[in-house]
Amino acid sequence: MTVGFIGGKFLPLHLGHVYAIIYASAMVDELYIVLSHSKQRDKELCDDTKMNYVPDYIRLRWLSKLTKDMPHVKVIPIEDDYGNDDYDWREGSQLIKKKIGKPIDYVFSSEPSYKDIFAELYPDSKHILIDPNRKHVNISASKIRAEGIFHNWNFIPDIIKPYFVKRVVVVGTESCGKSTLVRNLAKIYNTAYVAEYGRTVYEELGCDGIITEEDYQQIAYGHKMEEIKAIESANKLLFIDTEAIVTQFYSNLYNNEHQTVLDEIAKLQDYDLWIFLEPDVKWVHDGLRKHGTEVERLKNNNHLKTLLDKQNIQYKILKGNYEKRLKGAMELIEDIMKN
Ligand SMILES: NC(=O)c1ccc[n+]([C@@H]2O[C@H](COP(=O)([O-])OP(=O)(O)OC[C@H]3O[C@@H](n4cnc5c(N)ncnc54)[C@H](O)[C@@H]3O)[C@@H](O)[C@H]2O)c1
Repeated sequence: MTVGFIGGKFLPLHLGHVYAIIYASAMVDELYIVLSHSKQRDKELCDDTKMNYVPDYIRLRWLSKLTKDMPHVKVIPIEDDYGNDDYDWREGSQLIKKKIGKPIDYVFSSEPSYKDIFAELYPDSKHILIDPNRKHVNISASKIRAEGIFHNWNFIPDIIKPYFVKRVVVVGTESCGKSTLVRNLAKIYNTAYVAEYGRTVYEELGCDGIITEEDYQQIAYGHKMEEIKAIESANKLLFIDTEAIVTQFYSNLYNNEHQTVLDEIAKLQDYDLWIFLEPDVKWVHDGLRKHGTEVERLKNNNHLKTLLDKQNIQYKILKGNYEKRLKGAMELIEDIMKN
């Protein structure tokens, strides 16, 4: 039985790593992927780059997801608290040997520069170089950190893309152009969107005045599940029509109920961009909407803003005609895509 390991920081995991892991896995009976991590070192590596630090448990999940159908591959995290300049390779090797707990036949990497250190630390193991010239997948994690994830999107495995997708939520009161803007943005950026789940529920119920307190809770949960599903197929961005605070707004408006559960869901939300649409476009009566007078529209608009302010949401306001809103939204999106 042959045993090998490949170590790395996988910050972030890219298709070059995937190639090396799969190749190594084909050479041994048991492969260990060692996730070597230190919060200090990994944060230092991301400082002044275009990528935010990714916690170890997320990287562990990526590796685990990648290899879940490979029973002879195991992922092991090894933590230390050294920085970039004082990493102790010897101590690291002792921890790796202890965790693997059996003789190691092969140590894999794509780095010719590791030759001497591996010969010293693993004298009984063979150092196997996998694609040292990066001929198969010409990318490195440091290049991705320097240039940004979106710049190197084609080198990011599909299984980890959802982690990096930016979520843009569009909020506003009745007939303010949310759904149209969300659909249009998804078309322009060639990605997925989440429609207002509450609307689907109203349409299924098919008649007026029968929405109950519990329905709003289910709308909020249902909407979140739609987001979780849609992010899997999103391309860099996911556009979302409404969220839990807007659901609270409707619960206030139609049922005169303020629901703590919706506040709690709202607290867990963590969107990258909030776009608030002012209701200054013409009222479109669609059979479900009810508050079309100017006075009602203004009153409701202020109420929704109060709810958002209570949750300390930093929203960007867009107003004016449809062209102005589209341009404004695109400028805001380009801004969040820079990082
Ligand atoms: N103490 C030890 O014995 C020991 C041994 C191995 C690794 N480590 C730890 O892991 C770290 C290794 O870091 P890294 O920056 O080399 O890892 P990394 O996360 O960038 O890469 C992980 C592995 O994939 C290989 N790889 C990267 N890009 C590739 C590509 N395009 N094609 C094919 N293979 C590719 C690398 O050579 C490395 O072997 C070290 O800094 C150390 O912390 C420690």
